[in-house]
Amino acid sequence: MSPNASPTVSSSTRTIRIGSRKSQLALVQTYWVQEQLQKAFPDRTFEVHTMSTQGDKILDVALAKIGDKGLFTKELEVGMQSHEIDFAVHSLKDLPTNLPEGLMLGVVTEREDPADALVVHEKHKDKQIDTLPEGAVIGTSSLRRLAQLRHHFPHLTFKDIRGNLNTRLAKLDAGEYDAIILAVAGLRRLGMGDRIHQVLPAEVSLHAVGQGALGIECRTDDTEVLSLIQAIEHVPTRDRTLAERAFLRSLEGGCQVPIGVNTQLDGDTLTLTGIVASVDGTKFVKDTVIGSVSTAEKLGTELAQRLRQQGAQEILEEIFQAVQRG
Ligand SMILES: NCc1[nH]cc(CCC(=O)O)c1CC(=O)O
Repeated sequence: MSPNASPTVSSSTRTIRIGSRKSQLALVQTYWVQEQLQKAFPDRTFEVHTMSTQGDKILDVALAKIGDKGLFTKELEVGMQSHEIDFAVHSLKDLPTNLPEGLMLGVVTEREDPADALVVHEKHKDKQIDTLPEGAVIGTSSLRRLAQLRHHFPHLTFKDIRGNLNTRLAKLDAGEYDAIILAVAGLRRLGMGDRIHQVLPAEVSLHAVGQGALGIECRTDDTEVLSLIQAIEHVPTRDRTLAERAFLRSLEGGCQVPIGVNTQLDGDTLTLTGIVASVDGTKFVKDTVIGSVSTAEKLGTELAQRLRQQGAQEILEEIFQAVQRG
């Protein structure tokens, strides 16, 4: 955490209102942000205001079918525009790559392990993703996880799963699934890291853009908030996720799509790997770009262009049309 952004004494010390979803994970993340800011600026007041988003209300429809732009962010954004709240804490992977007029991604915090995790039913406790039996039922509602796992393990069966983390784990334990896939970050942040049976390697599952990091969204013209939140910025995570988001922004067709990434930062050198896959896992394009971290966003755009040349555009158009048909 950089100790820049010293608390400049301003004439008014307004209370800063932080917006959050009400889910358990969102609250853990938001209270963490509040605590860090309170430590950095002990004389300021930071209040948490919770709001329900569309994504919290629609629990019975497969996410892929909703056409997911801003499902978990819209109400918070309206809250910022009406000054009900001053900034919002999001799981960065739920934050669209294009934000509404007047709002921006202020800072990105330090990332947890961005990988996906395999959580198994007790009866498979001696198994790994590559040794689960033929026909084993895997719970996931993410097209990205589905497409990649189908590609690598066509003998497994996949079934949609919704609900919060506790609900999903309960469905697994009740025997509705043989295993489920969840983000390592979410499980760890909720103190359920012990349920992680296997951290899936990048060869098996490239993670979602921004996975494991928090994104703070705020008003573009709120210089005071922008200077306060600098205290929780993590520059290496920011640079990695800038590249990832530029990659996604450049490819995105307006719906939830099977796009995965991995980034490595070695000194000044950023390595960005990405895949675009068809939902059935049969079409699969993957490539890597390497360059200076100072050109992070350009690397993301370049990777998108390369994948498009290898057929990513056709894959994405097919998915978009299928979603439109319902
Ligand atoms: N799409 C829901 C969501 N948004 C953020 C996380 C986990 C935390 C993170 O990835 O930062 C999850 C759950 C999951 O994918 O298992």
